[in-house]
Amino acid sequence: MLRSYSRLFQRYPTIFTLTRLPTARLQTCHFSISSTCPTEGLRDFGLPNATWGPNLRNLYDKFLDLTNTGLWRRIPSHNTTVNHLEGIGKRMFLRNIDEDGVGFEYCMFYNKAESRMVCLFQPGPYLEGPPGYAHGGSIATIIDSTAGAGAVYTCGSVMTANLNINYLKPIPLGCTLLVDSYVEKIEGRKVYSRCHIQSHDALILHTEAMALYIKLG
Ligand SMILES: CCCCCCCC(=O)SCCNC(=O)CCNC(=O)[C@H](O)C(C)(C)COP(=O)(O)OP(=O)(O)OC[C@H]1O[C@@H](n2cnc3c(N)ncnc32)[C@H](O)[C@@H]1OP(=O)(O)O
Repeated sequence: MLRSYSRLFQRYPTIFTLTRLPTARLQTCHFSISSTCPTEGLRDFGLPNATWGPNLRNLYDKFLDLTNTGLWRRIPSHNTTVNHLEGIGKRMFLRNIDEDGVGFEYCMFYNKAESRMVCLFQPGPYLEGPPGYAHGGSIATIIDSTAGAGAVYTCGSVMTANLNINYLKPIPLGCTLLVDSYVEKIEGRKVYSRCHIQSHDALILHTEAMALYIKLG
């Protein structure tokens, strides 16, 4: 399995820093993969829209200011990086909802010097688990996506091998959260990351997590 991944990675290095699919699936389902990240004609979802609450907008503006220091950069967020099954459309898991604000509403910023990826996140009503609160699986998803993207930007292509989460306080739908992750250490192919989710004002610690990513290629 790993050898075939490596061959694909050599052939499609750019796309495989973001998306990795098993060879067999690519063949049987007639997926096609571009040799570069095709962003032309795609919408960048990591930009403010009308559904963003004031807290999300304020945090976004603060991080955007930080990009002027050169230490932080905004990470664009397109709805796809591959061409999927014909007629089914192309959607990245977190961006698979047409309406703004109802699902994963988020943007990310990366600090290379600190190997740190921050996600500003506003969970929409489609992520409901307990009434009025975010589903634990959706919380795991945004943690893995944030820490995973941080690992990718720090080390190149990775896959998640282990994710440990402590859910400390429930997350109300519609609130603004700061998902903060960093690569703690790298041992050979193993990339250890930490992540926590706090309220926009840093008064509530909602979630803590540790993740292990394995470098590929
Ligand atoms: C922008 C992009 C954001 C991306 C975020 C989203 C990421 C994802 O969702 S990835 C999808 C979910 N993850 C998966 O499906 C992964 C499934 N698992 C696998 O494919 C493989 O097990 C994989 C690739 C992780 C590791 O396999 P392989 O490359 O053969 O590595 P392997 O030789 O077994 O292990 C390498 C090292 O990691 C260690 N290791 C592997 N898995 C684990 C684990 N679960 N726990 C602890 N250690 C582990 C091994 O012990 C070994 O350590 P050492 O080098 O010290 O001997």
